Amino acid sequence: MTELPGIVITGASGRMGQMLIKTVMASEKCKLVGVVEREGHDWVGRDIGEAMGGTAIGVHVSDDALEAFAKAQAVIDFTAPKATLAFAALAAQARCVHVIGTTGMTDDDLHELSHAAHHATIIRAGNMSLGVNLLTKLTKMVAAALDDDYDIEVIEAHHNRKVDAPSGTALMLGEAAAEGRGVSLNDVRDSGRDGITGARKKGDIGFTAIRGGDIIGEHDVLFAGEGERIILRHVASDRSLFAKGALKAALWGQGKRPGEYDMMDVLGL
Ligand SMILES: NC(=O)C1=CN([C@@H]2O[C@H](COP(=O)(O)OP(=O)(O)OC[C@H]3O[C@@H](n4cnc5c(N)ncnc54)[C@H](OP(=O)(O)O)[C@@H]3O)[C@@H](O)[C@H]2O)C=CC1
Ligand SMILES: O=C(O)C1=N[C@H](C(=O)O)C[C@H](O)C1
Repeated sequence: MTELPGIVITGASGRMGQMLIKTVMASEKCKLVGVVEREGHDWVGRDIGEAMGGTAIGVHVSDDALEAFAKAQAVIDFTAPKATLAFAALAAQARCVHVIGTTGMTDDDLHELSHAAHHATIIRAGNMSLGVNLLTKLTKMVAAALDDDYDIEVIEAHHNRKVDAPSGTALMLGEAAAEGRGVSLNDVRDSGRDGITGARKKGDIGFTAIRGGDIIGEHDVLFAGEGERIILRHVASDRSLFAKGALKAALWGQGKRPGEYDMMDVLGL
């Protein structure tokens, strides 16, 4: 019988960390072989099942990421940019697939990540759901079909604990709109209007970030023209959506050559 791929989850106590652990434990296609938290976290050393308020499952929280990665075929990582860069180097060393859901990475961070991808299979996306990846394709199509008489605005809403803005998803959608228009997002991006901003610049792609309560993740792409508006919308109502997508990516990545991939590759879109 072939061994099931072993998965490690980083940021074990986080909102996504816990959702990923539950998703991996419920899957018949892989097994949970490790969970990682940062040094000094009070979950380190505890059984993860008990730490999450359930029964023991025989997997203990470790603060030694390399040791955990060495036993795994894939690492699923939804943490923070600094942590993800450190994990990328360790995943490359351990030769395991690195699935990255972390958002808020700068251009310099992404450049550093591309070095790790010389030796490792990295699958990264600002949103791991099928729906958002489809919406990204649609956004590109609509932007390509319309000229800049249609103003493009990306509006996103998330819970009050989110630390980055615009969201990774909003940036994916903005990139897709810019690509559809044949421009670079960096040249037309307009985030954070405040005060006397002057009239809207034709061709800009605007971003608005709403933060409040327990909103899981909502994204609209608005194409506003004279006499009509087209709105493409995705609403996430359960975080398991992202975890299932990430697990699909981890399994898809098995045996793939080192390099950078995204969810479009995984989903064949
Ligand atoms: N791509 C996608 O589909 C999705 C992406 N995300 C992204 O995933 C990330 C995590 O989101 P969420 O779970 O809500 O956030 P949480 O704050 O709930 O969890 C983050 C986890 O990462 C750990 N962490 C943070 N910094 C470090 C570090 N330097 N070293 C080690 N561990 C660290 C935290 O540990 P500690 O508590 O000790 O700080 C915590 O366990 C965000 O970037 C979010 O945008 C979220 C949902 C979907
Ligand atoms: O932080 C979150 O919660 C989410 N982050 C991702 C993003 O930045 O787009 C994906 C999802 O919307 C939830």
